[in-house]
Amino acid sequence: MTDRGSSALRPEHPIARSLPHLVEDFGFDQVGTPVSETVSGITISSRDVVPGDLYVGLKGKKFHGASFAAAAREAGAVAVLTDPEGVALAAEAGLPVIVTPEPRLALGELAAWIYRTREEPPTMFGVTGTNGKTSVAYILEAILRQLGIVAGLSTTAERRIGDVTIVSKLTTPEATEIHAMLARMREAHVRSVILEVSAQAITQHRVDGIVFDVVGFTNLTHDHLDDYETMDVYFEAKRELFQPDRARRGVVIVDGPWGARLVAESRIPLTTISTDVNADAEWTLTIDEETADRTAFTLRGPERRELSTSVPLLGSHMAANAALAIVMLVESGFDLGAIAHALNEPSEDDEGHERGLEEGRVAGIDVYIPGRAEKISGERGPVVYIDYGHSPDAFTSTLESIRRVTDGRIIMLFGADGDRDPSKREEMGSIAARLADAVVITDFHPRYEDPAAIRRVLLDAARAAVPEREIYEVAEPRAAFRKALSIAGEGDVILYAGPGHENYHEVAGERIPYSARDDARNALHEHGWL
Ligand SMILES: CC(=O)N[C@H]1[C@@H](OP(=O)(O)OP(=O)(O)OC[C@H]2O[C@@H](n3ccc(=O)[nH]c3=O)[C@H](O)[C@@H]2O)O[C@H](CO)[C@@H](O)[C@@H]1O[C@H](C)C(=O)N[C@@H](C)C(=O)N[C@H](CCC(=O)O)C(=O)O
Ligand SMILES: Nc1ncnc2c1ncn2[C@@H]1O[C@H](COP(=O)(O)OP(=O)(O)OP(=O)(O)O)[C@@H](O)[C@H]1O
Repeated sequence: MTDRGSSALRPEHPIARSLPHLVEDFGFDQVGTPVSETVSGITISSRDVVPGDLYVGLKGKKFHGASFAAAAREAGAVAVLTDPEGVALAAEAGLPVIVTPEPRLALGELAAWIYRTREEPPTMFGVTGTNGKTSVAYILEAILRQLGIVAGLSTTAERRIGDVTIVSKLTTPEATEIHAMLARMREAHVRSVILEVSAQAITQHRVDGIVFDVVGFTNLTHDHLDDYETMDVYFEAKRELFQPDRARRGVVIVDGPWGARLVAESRIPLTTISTDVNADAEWTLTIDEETADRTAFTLRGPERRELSTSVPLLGSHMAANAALAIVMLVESGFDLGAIAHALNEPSEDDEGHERGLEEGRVAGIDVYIPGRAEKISGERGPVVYIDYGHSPDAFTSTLESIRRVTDGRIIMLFGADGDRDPSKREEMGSIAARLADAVVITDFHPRYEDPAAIRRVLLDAARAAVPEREIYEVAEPRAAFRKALSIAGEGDVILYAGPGHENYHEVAGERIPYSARDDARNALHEHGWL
């Protein structure tokens, strides 16, 4: 079932809470007479108001949210909470106005109070890092399912409770949406929740009001240097999650310098993982086998604990994501042997008992991640992966992984986001030229930027890196995919990096329907390869 009607998951049976008590408990000022004695929800978007809501008018980059108070009233809001600047803007709506100097700072606590999410909270897992958050979240959910536990999931791609799914707008929802979602999850008796946590979410107080049981860190590499001045500032945003007011325990991959720094600067108990067996880490990961569809690995930990398993995903970086998920589960209290047993793999903890596999099921983690190195080609023709990589490190990891599993040529098709960190574009162009055999540069969410200018930076960087490289520029993504297909032969690989699971292309404020996965499948059909 897909909950397409709303853009947020809400409790089906909201609890009415006293509005005067809310004003009193939080020490807010109130202007005007209440139109209702109760409040049953909270939102920061007039477009998402449902009857009974407190509408919070926040000052944004483009608008002051208080100017949408009339629309909020129309939709059934019972009061407006805003800052002193918003009072006059909200006044005309005729709703009581509650005032506090910085409403964003109160959102998490308020939402937790309204939805009562502090009472009997589920086990909360939080995942952060530049790349791999969504993948770790899906892998955690999959292992929990294999352990017989239904988890709630919130990622860049989708938010999910059992078979109820909505498409995500942000990587991490606003605090108002998170607590509404947690309330809905409680109704569904979900006892474990996995939340992908972006740096922006921490900076913008979206995860306020939550204390995670276990947080995980994948890596930190060049991205988001439009939102954060330097890598140090970007790191400091992520570091906040690994402090006692936000999390009880953490698991950190220490392969890069930022992981080691996080270990030094965090103030919660931490467990470390490394892919270097000689590193000073509690858990180490070794890759046993890599194929185009599956990566097998062994994870070794303290007290000679060991687990060998596999993920049906491309690349050693996906094995690292899986290792992080497994150690996070161990840190939350699961026994490694029980995990191994659930994945149908023998382990030392399992006393060597090897269960027979169900017929047709391959042992290992049973996960599907939409649009992360997703192989959409069939038995014939070139291998086609659709990926969500849109940063230099993501390009490197995926291209190096493909190189290890193919003898054919690699054709890399990609573009770069408009209105997002332009400083990473040259590196992306140069990595593509260095690690692929042919490059096709296309448009990818130009937003309000000139798409030709974005392509020019990528092209110049690619040509400068490897002057003899075969490089094409095809602005329109459908035509660009067909260009890539026209130069690919049997056994070659096309990596289409960027669009992942997304079903739109964002141009000048418009979201134009476009699914790279569907279009690529159509193109393969046209060639008779599917
Ligand atoms: C730069 C940024 O973070 N912008 C966020 C910000 O927008 P803004 O300040 O421009 O808000 P605004 O449009 O001026 O509106 C002000 C207020 O009026 C409200 N409003 C506005 C219009 C209306 O009709 N009714 C209404 O109520 C808005 O909900 C908002 O509360 O507040 C909005 C409401 O929450 C967010 O949707 C928006 O995220 C935008 C879409 C965004 O793209 N953010 C990115 C940078 C982001 O957060 N990315 C991270 C990580 C990505 C990753 O992992 O790679 C993420 O977590 O998604
Ligand atoms: N551990 C990793 N190290 C490096 N690159 C990775 C790793 N895991 C995934 N990637 C690359 O990053 C891309 C995005 O992966 P994923 O969606 O899991 O990360 P994310 O952190 O959720 O990204 P975003 O913040 O953009 O939502 C993948 O498609 C792949 O190209």
